[in-house]
Amino acid sequence: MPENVNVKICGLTDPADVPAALLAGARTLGFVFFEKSPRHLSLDAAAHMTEAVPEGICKVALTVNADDAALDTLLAAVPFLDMLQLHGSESPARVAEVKARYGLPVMKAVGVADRGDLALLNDYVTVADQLLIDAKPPKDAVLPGGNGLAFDWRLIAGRRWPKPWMLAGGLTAENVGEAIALTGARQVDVSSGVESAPGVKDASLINAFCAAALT
Ligand SMILES: O=C(O)c1ccccc1NCC(=O)[C@H](O)[C@H](O)COP(=O)(O)O
Repeated sequence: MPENVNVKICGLTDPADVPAALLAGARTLGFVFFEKSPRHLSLDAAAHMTEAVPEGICKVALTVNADDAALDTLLAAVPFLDMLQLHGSESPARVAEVKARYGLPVMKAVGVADRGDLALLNDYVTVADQLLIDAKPPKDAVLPGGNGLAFDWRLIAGRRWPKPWMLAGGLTAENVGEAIALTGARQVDVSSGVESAPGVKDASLINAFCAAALT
């Protein structure tokens, strides 16, 4: 029983999503700062939602190709964050720069569609603190993540990296058990799979997802 699987619920938009995720057993919470996303949070809302989260829960800010000015503003307005998730086309050098400038751990998202994409993970493994292995978005997608699409998990079955990594992309209560069994993931990330509509988290779906991932 993989009691030690870490579940991340990403894209929380309502203050009630925080206790819903924590009561269900999630230990990592993701907050999206990308204006084109239905999960985009204002800085005020994010400060309010993160300030009372208990110690030991990891609060992650998701950004997409954010420059220093945007990150300066974000981190000044929302001082309770524990990790930055870079979900754009940030280079390994940019990942290293962000880590050094802000002193926060960085999780780099890498989109995977085929075996060739796995090489990209090696480019980030030395500079990022964690990897987020996500489905590659379709070419015409507005969002670089959070599209509810899965990739072929067999591509990473048996693969290991010398940094913690998290599996993402199209996970649901129905498929997360199989995804964990096939890939050996100890961390899973979900957004669309626990929503009743884009940007609207559903407590019963969060419960079902965590129950499936944690049993
Ligand atoms: O969720 C968004 O709107 C989003 C926008 C821009 C970049 C990334 C975004 N989401 C990433 C995630 O929520 C997850 O880390 C991951 O992609 C899984 O999403 P899903 O397939 O919806 O479970």
